[in-house]
Amino acid sequence: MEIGFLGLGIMGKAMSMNLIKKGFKVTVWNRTLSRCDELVEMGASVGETPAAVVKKCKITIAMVSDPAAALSVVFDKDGVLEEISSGKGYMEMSTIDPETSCKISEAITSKGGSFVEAPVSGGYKHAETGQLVIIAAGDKALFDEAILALNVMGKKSFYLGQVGNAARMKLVVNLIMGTMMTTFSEGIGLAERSGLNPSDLLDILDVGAMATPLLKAKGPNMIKSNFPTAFPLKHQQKDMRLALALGDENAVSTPVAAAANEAYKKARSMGLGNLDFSAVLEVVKPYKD
Ligand SMILES: NC(=O)C1=CN([C@@H]2O[C@H](COP(=O)(O)OP(=O)(O)OC[C@H]3O[C@@H](n4cnc5c(N)ncnc54)[C@H](OP(=O)(O)O)[C@@H]3O)[C@@H](O)[C@H]2O)C=CC1
Ligand SMILES: O=CCCC(=O)O
Repeated sequence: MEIGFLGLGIMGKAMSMNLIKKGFKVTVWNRTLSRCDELVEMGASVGETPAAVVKKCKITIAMVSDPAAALSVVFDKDGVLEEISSGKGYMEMSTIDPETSCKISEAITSKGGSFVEAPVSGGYKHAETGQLVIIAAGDKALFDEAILALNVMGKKSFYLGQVGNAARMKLVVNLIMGTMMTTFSEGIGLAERSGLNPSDLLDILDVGAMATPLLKAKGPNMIKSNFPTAFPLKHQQKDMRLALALGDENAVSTPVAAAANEAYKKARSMGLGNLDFSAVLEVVKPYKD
């Protein structure tokens, strides 16, 4: 089956490379077209526009930065809507809000296409090795049709029913992750400031009830003030913003997440948005006198 892939950022590049390695025929598009070159060397074809990709492929996946990008790829000139039709499927894997996902779903289905939202947990290393956690909702027949590709990209796929459910679940997951990262940062800062070795803190956490792959992966770099970008901080702040809006709509009090969001906003204002989201440490940790 030929798969279309729109968006070759950190995640899209790793996911589409993995599909190619596992034998899928893949046609790619990226707004900055030169980013397709590496994929072409691996055997991908290029579509000049999102519409051209959809015309060629039975199923097209999008993995772009945020709601504005997701809408642009679908609704703008030469976008997905120009070629989507009966028998074709569209899978939105970007992390976006449920309203945007529903808007895209309605537009796709009004032209006869089928739609699944399928945001993911896990970073580019999980994407490279097919170890993502896929949170899906929408057209069950498309989900089933795409299961071979989903099984290549992820170690487990959850199907949550109607469109919006997966987008909401992903925001809840990232609200928790974003808040955890600010708490880790406060702990690292406090350990340092009070004369402890932060490396000892990581070792102690790692063998106790708070052990987490997140801190195991990020902690050693954090305590050296290294923040190599895996999940850009600007995207984590986008997810906090969208998750807090979900809390507003549902009248759920989220003061801890709201405080964490302030830290990510501050980090963005300090020019840290393109670093890994663990760079929130730079905002949260107390400074030396
Ligand atoms: N990085 C991670 O660990 C994870 C990220 N995610 C989510 O996956 C999505 C992609 O993340 P990631 O790959 O890290 O992001 P990147 O910032 O690395 O890539 C963003 C991609 O979106 C494209 N893009 C941005 N704006 C537009 C636009 N207006 N029109 C068309 N394309 C656009 C970029 O194109 P161009 O190259 O031209 O700029 C690029 O391909 C996000 O929603 C993120 O929240 C989910 C799980 C993990
Ligand atoms: O949305 C990003 C998730 C990043 C991760 O799970 O490591």
